[in-house]
Amino acid sequence: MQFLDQRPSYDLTYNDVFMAPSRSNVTSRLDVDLTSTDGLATPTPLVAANMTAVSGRRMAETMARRGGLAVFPQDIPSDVVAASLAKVKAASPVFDTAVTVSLTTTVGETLSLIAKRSHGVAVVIDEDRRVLGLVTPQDAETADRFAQARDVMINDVTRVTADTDPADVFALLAEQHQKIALAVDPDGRLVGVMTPKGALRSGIYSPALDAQGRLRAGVAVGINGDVPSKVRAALDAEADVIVMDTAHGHQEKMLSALTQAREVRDAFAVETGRSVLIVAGNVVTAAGVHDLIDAGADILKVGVGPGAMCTTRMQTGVGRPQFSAVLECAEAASERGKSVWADGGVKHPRDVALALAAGAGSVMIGSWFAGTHESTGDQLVDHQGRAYKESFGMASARAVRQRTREQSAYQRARAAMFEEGISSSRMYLDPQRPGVEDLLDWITSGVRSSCTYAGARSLAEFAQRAVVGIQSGSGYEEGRPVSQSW
Ligand SMILES: NC(=O)C1=CN([C@@H]2O[C@H](COP(=O)(O)OP(=O)(O)OC[C@H]3O[C@@H](n4cnc5c(N)ncnc54)[C@H](OP(=O)(O)O)[C@@H]3O)[C@@H](O)[C@H]2O)C=CC1
Ligand SMILES: Nc1nc2c(ncn2[C@@H]2O[C@H](COP(=O)(O)O)[C@@H](O)[C@H]2O)c(=O)[nH]1
Repeated sequence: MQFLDQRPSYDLTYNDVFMAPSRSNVTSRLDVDLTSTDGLATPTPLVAANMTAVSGRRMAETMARRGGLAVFPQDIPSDVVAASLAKVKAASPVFDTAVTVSLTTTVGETLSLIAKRSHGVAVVIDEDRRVLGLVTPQDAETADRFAQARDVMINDVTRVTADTDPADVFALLAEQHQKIALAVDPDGRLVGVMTPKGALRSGIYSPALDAQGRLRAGVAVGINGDVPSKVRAALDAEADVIVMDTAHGHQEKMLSALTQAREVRDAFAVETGRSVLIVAGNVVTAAGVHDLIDAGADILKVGVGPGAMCTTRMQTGVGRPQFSAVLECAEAASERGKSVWADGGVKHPRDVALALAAGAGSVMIGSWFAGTHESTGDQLVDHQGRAYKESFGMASARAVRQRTREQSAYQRARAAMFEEGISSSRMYLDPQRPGVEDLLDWITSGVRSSCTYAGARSLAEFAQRAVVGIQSGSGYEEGRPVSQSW
């Protein structure tokens, strides 16, 4: 990346910078390869953050189907992570996992379950997962909440075999004027579902798959307690990447945890032949990058204080404007043949493009993804009827209480004094983009376009060719669209 003028002596946020277009011979945005340059080579360079309000099984499956990753948070017990990962690995890489109910599930419960996925229906199945019918919100709307699925389900469903090409599913749905197809195995058991949009996306995105063709996901591990056992448990659960996670990554405790994690990982690789990369953070300086690489990190997680749930900067004065943090850390990592994840502070597709221009291998997003169907929380509705989900920071009193649940009351109370995050915030679902895939479409189309403006066919070329200028507050404001006359 080059600066349009001189590299400034002060630090920059995403809002402080813009990209100038360069002469380009990339004639289509679809010619851009978005494969991440972080060593994981996921087809889409986006990671859902290891936050309890963001990443669970639904987020992990959906992100991986569209080429990205999600990381299970450190606060989830190992056995729960193992069970969730097993379900991710068992899920179809092509068809969405269906929301399923039985004949006797109440309409109220069915409607609340439908909101957990973007495809907008619940499939009624028997004990052997054989399809009995479909419930849509439209059919259920006028029914009593205590009526049962069998009272409102429809039987007119489109079935396809699980090996049907998504383009053929699209054509079939158009021909039959249907909104969803159900994939079934040869015994008629439900495998998954596909909407016309899902079929279209399957032609644009490649899934992030492990060596056995299953969806990939990561697991975060904290630096306290029995680190080797926690890392081993994550590896045994088939985590595809381990994220060593703490607020202040450049501290001795992290270096020793990382050294232990690397030893466990290496022994596991010898035993099983499966080699797993380790991400560690968070850091914001070149010195932090070098120390963590020396201790065993393959990828550095960069960002102190840019997160939407974060009170660190106001509480401590510590942190660094994120664009400069990513730029410096990516440069330092690349000297050692390593890469970084830009973590936090992403609110628009442009922020992702700028992080990649600064050299990030992938970009991690938390709060923005919390406001989607696939995040872990239940969908709530405010007094104006707007749908939202609750989000909270991983260093908030709420998260600290959860993380320290096995400690004494005194230790818990003491830990809670150090909160550096918001315990409750509302992340509204965008009515135009309520699912995480809608956000992925928006972000990746923006990034593809950014690459063509820079004349880049890949993210490595983009990080080389991007020309970045510095703008005033009014420069940033000028770029914002207006929804009514002024
Ligand atoms: N990216 C960011 O800006 C931030 C991210 N977070 C996220 O919050 C979660 C919790 O992280 P964390 O608070 O580190 O909790 P952890 O449970 O990972 O524990 C942190 C350990 O580091 C020690 N420590 C020393 N200095 C610090 C410091 N300045 N801040 C925090 N711990 C310190 C703590 O000891 P002791 O408690 O005795 O001091 C504790 O033993 C993680 O998911 C993390 O990524 C949190 C804050 C900032
Ligand atoms: N200082 C804090 N940072 C936090 C907390 N919880 C999470 N985080 C960090 O934010 C990013 C996600 O950023 P976002 O802008 O996309 O929401 C996450 O990965 C963590 O590094 C917190 O309580 N305090």
